[in-house]
Amino acid sequence: MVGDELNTHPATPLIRIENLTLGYDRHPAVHHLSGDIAAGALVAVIGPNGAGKSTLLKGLAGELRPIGGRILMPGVHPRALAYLPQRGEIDHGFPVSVFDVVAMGLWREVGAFGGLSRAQRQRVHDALAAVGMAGFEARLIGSLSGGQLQRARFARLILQDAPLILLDEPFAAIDTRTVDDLIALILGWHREGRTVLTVVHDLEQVRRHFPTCLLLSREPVAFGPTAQVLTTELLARARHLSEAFNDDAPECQLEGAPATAPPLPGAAQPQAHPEAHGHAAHRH
Ligand SMILES: Nc1ncnc2c1ncn2[C@@H]1O[C@H](COP(=O)(O)OP(=O)(O)OP(=O)(O)O)[C@@H](O)[C@H]1O
Repeated sequence: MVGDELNTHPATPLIRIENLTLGYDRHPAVHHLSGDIAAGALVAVIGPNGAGKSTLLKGLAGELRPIGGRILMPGVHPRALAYLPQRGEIDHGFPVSVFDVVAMGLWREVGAFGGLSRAQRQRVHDALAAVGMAGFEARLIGSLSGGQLQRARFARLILQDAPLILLDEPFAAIDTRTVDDLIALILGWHREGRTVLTVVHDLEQVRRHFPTCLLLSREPVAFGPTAQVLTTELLARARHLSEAFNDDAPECQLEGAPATAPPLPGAAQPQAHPEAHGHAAHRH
């Protein structure tokens, strides 16, 4: 049922976010974020450009240390997390084969210099077949189209076999057929009980496929069942908050007005933390 993934008070959330501020050079990019994400949730992270979606994923992936607050993942070993950053981390000019790039998904079990067993090589072939890329093994990664490259990156995710998967705009600039195939893979991971957070821009895709939604605009605007988050009012609110945010504001001061995420019935809320911030510091 829609919203099941986010229990109001899940006994053991996979991810607990407490009063989180993430940013760069002590300037907050996203703040006031609190909430629980239950194991097995399929969450679309949405919001205007610059809302802090990628920043949140970097924080969850451990690539960005919180400026304030914390992220707790009691049940997640860092190795049990797979993260697909927005921009390719692969140098397209580097003469490396599709097989080798996909096989990197096994590095945790193989080690940096270990050779692959016959069974592991077969798993690489199987992962490529699962993304419709059988036969591409020997191709240089730089020769792939955008859609083929994204399929290869998903094949690598398959091999990582992680219970928690973070995807930053996996459908950006990808052809429709590939998007459909990648969504099918994501839905398969969801059925297998994995927890998936995906930054998505296309709200129609979110409506159709993602039961749960986190609407961000430098702070949480809403978090809950998708139908309750994708409302005209909340989307307009997100736009307004985004336009009003001051990028040059310093780190939050613990004073002033409370955070403002409106309550959604039946879902875990991104709550204002108890010590309210001076929001004025972040707005024009
Ligand atoms: N490496 C960085 N150094 C400094 N500021 C950054 C860095 N990365 C992002 N920012 C800033 O942090 C804010 C949030 O950016 P972020 O990329 O998280 O937003 P987003 O919601 O993912 O945006 P988009 O949808 O456009 O990709 C923006 O003001 C951005 O300019």
